[in-house]
Amino acid sequence: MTAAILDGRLLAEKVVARATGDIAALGRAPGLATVLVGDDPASALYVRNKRRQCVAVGIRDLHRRFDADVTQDELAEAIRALGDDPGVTGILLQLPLPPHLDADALLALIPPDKDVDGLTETSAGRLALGRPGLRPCTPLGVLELLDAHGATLSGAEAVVVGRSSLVGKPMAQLLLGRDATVTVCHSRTRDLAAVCRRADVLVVAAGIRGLVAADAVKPGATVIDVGIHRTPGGLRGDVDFPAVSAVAGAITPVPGGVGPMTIAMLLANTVTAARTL
Ligand SMILES: Nc1nc2c(c(=O)[nH]1)N[C@@H](CN(C=O)c1ccc(C(=O)N[C@@H](CCC(=O)O)C(=O)O)cc1)CN2
Ligand SMILES: [Mg+2]
Repeated sequence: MTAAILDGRLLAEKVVARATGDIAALGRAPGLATVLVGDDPASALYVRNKRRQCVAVGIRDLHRRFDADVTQDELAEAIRALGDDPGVTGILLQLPLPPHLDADALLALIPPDKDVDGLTETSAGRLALGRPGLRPCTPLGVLELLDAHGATLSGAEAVVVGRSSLVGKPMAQLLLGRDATVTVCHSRTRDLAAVCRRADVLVVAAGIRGLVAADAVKPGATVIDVGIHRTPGGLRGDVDFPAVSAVAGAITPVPGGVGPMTIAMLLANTVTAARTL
């Protein structure tokens, strides 16, 4: 079998086109505050792409950048001010932060209705309880990819590898919300390959390059690779793409799979937040 490729760049274009229409219908421009601390090159690249795409769809770019040695208090004050500013309809704190900063405490200062990254405790609680709210962009993008492919989620065996607050946990909750039977694996999971082989839908967000090999994939399964690793040979994921694409029914590439969807869903969330404010 040769897997179908789930093209995140193509689908992201469609999501962005939808967001552009939604903003025109809104009649006023949403304002997104991206908050970047320090000069990690990957974070700087992602924030640059977010800002560029926001401007392209008619979202006002309200970027704030801080030096890597900014204090917790200074950053907290800035986030509070953005929260109070009626012209700011969305706030995003780019992660990871330098180690001296407490990301959870800073995220907690973002008003839930401006939480376009879906990472505050309130947004996580709303998701866990199945209530309406803003959802984290990467898992939301994965769901969009699965839906566009026509994957059946109700009753499906879904396995999520990774339990981060950014991807693994919200991904499991979203799949549960779609009536999948969800298993979450992590570093202490015994016989990871055996658990993964049960999956009709396998989402890998472990942050370990090439973790999932062909022997961990059921023939015909849909495999979503959230990992991004910079190697001398280019970007790679958590999945051994050449081997797994010979077994899976469908697979996301790295790059060009989940990554572009993360930014597209940020635009969609920014529209949703602006509508409710
Ligand atoms: N506050 C947040 N921080 C982080 C998030 C997030 O959603 N919110 N996710 C990641 C980084 N991220 C967005 O912030 C992100 C990662 C990758 C891509 C992407 O388009 N990847 C491309 C490859 C681009 C490259 O690295 O050269 C691809 O996969 O095709 C977009 C956004 C962690 N932090
Ligand atoms: Mg994880």
